[in-house]
Amino acid sequence: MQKITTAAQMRNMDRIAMHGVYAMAPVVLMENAGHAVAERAGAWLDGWDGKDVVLFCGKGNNGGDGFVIARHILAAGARVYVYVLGKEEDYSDEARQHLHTLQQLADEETCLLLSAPQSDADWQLLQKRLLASSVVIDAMLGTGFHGSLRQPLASIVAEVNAAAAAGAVTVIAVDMPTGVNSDTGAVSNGDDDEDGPLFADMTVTFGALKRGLVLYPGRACAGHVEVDPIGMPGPLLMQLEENPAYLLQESDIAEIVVPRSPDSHKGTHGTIAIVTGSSQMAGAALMAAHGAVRSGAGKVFLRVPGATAPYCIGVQPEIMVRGVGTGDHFTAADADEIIAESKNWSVLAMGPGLGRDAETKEFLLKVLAAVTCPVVLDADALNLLAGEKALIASRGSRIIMTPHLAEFSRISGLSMAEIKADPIAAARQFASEWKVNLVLKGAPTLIVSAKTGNVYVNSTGNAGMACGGMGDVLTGMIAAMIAHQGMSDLCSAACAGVYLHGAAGDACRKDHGPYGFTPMETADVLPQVLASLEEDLALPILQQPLIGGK
Ligand SMILES: NC(=O)C1=CN([C@@H]2O[C@H](COP(=O)(O)OP(=O)(O)OC[C@H]3O[C@@H](n4cnc5c(N)ncnc54)[C@H](OP(=O)(O)O)[C@@H]3O)[C@@H](O)[C@H]2O)[C@@H](O)CC1
Ligand SMILES: Nc1ncnc2c1ncn2[C@@H]1O[C@H](COP(=O)(O)OP(=O)(O)O)[C@@H](O)[C@H]1O
Ligand SMILES: [K+]
Repeated sequence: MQKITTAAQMRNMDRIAMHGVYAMAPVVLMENAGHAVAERAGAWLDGWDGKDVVLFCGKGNNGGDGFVIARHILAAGARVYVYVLGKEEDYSDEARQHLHTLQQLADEETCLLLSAPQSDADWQLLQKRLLASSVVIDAMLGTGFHGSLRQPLASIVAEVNAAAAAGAVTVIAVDMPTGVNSDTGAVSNGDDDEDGPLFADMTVTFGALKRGLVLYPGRACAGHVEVDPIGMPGPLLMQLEENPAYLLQESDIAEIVVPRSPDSHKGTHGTIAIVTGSSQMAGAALMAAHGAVRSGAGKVFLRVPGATAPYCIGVQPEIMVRGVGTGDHFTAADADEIIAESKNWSVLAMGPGLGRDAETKEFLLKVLAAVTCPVVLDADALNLLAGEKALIASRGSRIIMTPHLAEFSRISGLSMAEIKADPIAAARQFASEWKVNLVLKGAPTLIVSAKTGNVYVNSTGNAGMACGGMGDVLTGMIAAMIAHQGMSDLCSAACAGVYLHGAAGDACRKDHGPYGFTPMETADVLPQVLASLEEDLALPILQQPLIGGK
């Protein structure tokens, strides 16, 4: 599982590597970091031989990494212009040491050491060099960036972005793209348009992923990301610091989604009840049920208010639909029937299209106080339950809540700005206070475990999924993951549902184009997504034929 760190956690790791029992020399860590970029970017670019490279080295240790990179790519056959943006005396000892080594290699032919541009002529020369080069390496700022870019960095970044937009250069970022906050993903955004962040094609980051590389808008600046351990001791990289966060990847999901047994039957794969809908929004109920069907649920029951039932019955034959009561929304009088039936259900999902009638809130409170199976709560169920922390917390972590940002803002009482400033902390805090497993939907979606407080950041999905009904499908999928995968750990089910939902959206994007595909189509590709998960990981999800096989 790929760990995601903050700058402070990274600095702590650094400190232990250098000053704790491992006693690694700082100059060695910097050497390893620079070498890792030269190697990984070289492999990605098909080698350095014959390439003209412009390398910008900032005044901190990110710049020190740049001096090491220059030496390695020179040795690999590149010609390099190195802009040294700091003063020699201000560099850290290790950075200065690497600068001294590079100074011995400097010449007019292959390795030019230059200072920050000042005159108009300097800037024109810089522009010319950028357009004549094939690669730019950004070693200006890494985890030390804060605020908005100051000069001359702001103008250099603008020139690099312009050269990249003109198709002239490939841009490689060292540790972080310059102008991206490594803890929040916030980007430099000063008074001027030109104060924006650098957009890289590739980022090689050290030790572990940084939050700013997985959270937007920073994520959009990073391009292809590779993590290099830079020789940090293994136990240090694996060690769990406080408040850990992880990136969810395919291999993590393969450990959760288990192969189906050849002699399984529909009873093995759970009874999923979707209790939701209202006359205005029958479609939401149907989409949630369809998400469950396409995820491999054994049986899917849909219970809707009586007046909504005619719009749902017979629409999809595999969904068993029944109306409850006679109204167009649920009321407390409908609760007993649901509670009685729930004894036979593996999981209950409520919320999509439920409506926000005060009577429906009474229904919800009554049902939640009585049912014993795990519950997935989405959409209007969340809106209705804002303020009901005590009831939810009393359910012993047997609930998954799946709000999008606006719903999360409503239920948590946090403003959008507060959530966006630190979504990981906001999500973790909420899950801890409400004692729930939380799926905070968005780009990217975050999942928080009620038991451990661990945060998982999803890596799949795309903007084509920003359309009504996409979250309804996810509700059904997560419910199905709990039931048909028999996942007693609700957080694992939520992770599997979220990852596969995004992967299905990515498959749709490939098949249909960047947007315009529907939630139902997204659900429909789930079997193929599971098949490719199985192929990529050689998992025996598909059964071997007993006879007639090759
Ligand atoms: N972690 C590891 O394992 C290893 C880490 N290593 C490397 O160290 C890097 C971290 O180094 P770092 O701490 O020196 O910070 P860095 O990013 O160079 O920037 C600091 C400088 O930027 C300046 N500055 C800040 N904001 C600014 C702005 N808006 N506009 C303009 N300037 C601004 C700030 O100036 P100040 O604001 O303080 O005046 C300060 O001078 C890390 O990313 C990695 O590459 C490897 O070498 C070894 C192993
Ligand atoms: N830009 C995006 N990138 C990745 N996933 C996205 C993006 N926009 C939306 N999604 C996903 O689509 C789903 C939308 O859910 P939601 O807003 O609840 O829709 P609805 O309420 O209409 O069903 C979420 O799972 C969300 O993560
Ligand atoms: K950088």
